[in-house]
Amino acid sequence: MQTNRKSAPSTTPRAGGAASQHVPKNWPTHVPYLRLPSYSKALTGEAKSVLVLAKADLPSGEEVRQVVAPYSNVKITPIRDERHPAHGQYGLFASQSLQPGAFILPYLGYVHDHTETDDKSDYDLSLDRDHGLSVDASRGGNEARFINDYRGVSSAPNAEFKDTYIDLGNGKIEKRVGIFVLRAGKSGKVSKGIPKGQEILVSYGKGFWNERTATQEI
Ligand SMILES: C[S@@+](CC[C@H](N)C(=O)[O-])C[C@H]1O[C@@H](n2cnc3c(N)ncnc32)[C@H](O)[C@@H]1O
Repeated sequence: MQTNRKSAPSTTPRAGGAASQHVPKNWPTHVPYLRLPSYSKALTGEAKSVLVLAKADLPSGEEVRQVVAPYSNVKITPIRDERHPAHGQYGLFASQSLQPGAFILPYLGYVHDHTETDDKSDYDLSLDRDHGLSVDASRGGNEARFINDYRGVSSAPNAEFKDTYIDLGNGKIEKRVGIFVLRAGKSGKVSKGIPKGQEILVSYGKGFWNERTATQEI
């Protein structure tokens, strides 16, 4: 993880994309499933204004996305292969073929600033560096919280974290961290995308693993 970076089903997708009140298969019962980010009450109005914008203020080159949760393009799957370093945990797998560059899903969790950073969280991801904002999915999130790091699993990641803008309706959009299929590998070679059934793997960044090694050595 880049730490520095039920009621009646409704058929109408809403801002955060609630097509139904279903939770995805294998969702843990002790973790709330989120369809929208959960904002800290301690966040300032300025911080919120960085994240929720008028559609007219969409940065150039960006597109506005519609989302519907739960996400039918991914599957939370128990890792049963003993050679996998996250054996006994879960991972997120493609439930359909995903094209190079495709948006997969947003990363949802508790949106907070540096004053509320939980240094022990394995699910905290930078959302806006300039304003010190992060999103922590340890106590609530969506399918994206199950994405593992590629190290020890594959030779390279097949997906990446990038900013994205979600349509909230009423002329508003929201900046979130999105997970996208990599377009090209480090060598510049164009990616083949992610075939159905393959694990979605990102790079958490060296900082994540260095911090964990340092903690274990104390
Ligand atoms: C964001 S969670 C990923 C989902 C996690 N596997 C689960 O079931 O909740 C991050 C944690 O997953 C595990 N993990 C992810 N990628 C790993 C890897 N390549 N090697 C070892 N552990 C990994 C580590 O325990 C890490 O702290």
